[in-house]
Amino acid sequence: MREIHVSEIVEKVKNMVMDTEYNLPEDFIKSLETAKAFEESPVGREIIETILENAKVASIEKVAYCQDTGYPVFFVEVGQDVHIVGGNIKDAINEGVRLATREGYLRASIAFDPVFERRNTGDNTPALIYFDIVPGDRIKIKFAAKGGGSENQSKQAMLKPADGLEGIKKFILKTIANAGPNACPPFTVGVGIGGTFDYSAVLAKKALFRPIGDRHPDPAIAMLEEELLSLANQLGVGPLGFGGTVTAVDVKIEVAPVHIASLPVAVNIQCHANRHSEIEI
Ligand SMILES: O=C(O)C[C@H](O)C(=O)O
Repeated sequence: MREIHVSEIVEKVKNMVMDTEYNLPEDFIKSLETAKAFEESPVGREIIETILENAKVASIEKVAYCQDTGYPVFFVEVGQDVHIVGGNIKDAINEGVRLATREGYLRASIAFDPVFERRNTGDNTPALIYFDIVPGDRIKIKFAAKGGGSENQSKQAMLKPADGLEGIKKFILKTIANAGPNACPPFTVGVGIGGTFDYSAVLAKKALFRPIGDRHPDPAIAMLEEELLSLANQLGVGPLGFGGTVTAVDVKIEVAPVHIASLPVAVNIQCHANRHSEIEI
């Protein structure tokens, strides 16, 4: 058993949240630099340059890249040989988020009661945390600051198995097209196919953590990712929806076994504030 004190988790989560809010991931920055060369619209190229400039300023000045500091979403893998001491891991992660929000001057973006008061919790807690138990004595923490605007344009559909591959493609492309300017493109598109109603959406969100340009290990899924990326970029939405050839920088697909009567498909749209990171303790 390896002991990990909650104070270490609090400190590391706090730093991770602030860093992620200030710095877009390197692979995403590179993909935008590459995209600039592919963008045929002069306005589109200018927007990509402005996005890159914004990323640079946020990083140098240590300020949030976007006013929407996002929903704090965590995927946490806990090694079965880890013994957490001094408290519980869920409270520790939330404490890290709370401290990062205050120390990092992050906008409070989470409302406690979704239906009636919509009272702002004031510190971006509670975070949404998915736990997994894995072999080993480490804790891996993945964090995303998931913006509300692009989350609002995400969709899930319970397709019929008879809809098949064509139905899947149609639904994904329609979701990207409808998201259009409202979800702040260039997008990264996470897709979950299979599982249950809820699990397909979790897979779609998980897919967004994969590096830009990385392909699914199954060659058929990898080909589908490439085909959908190319089709998405023929929709004409373009950077920030002003028209152009760069609507998305990548499409990531995750799949899971499925009930014989079902075909769940979820599309999680990620805006250009593509903030996520990963640490290991
Ligand atoms: O919450 C916000 O600031 C706005 C939102 O992310 C948006 O895309 O409009």
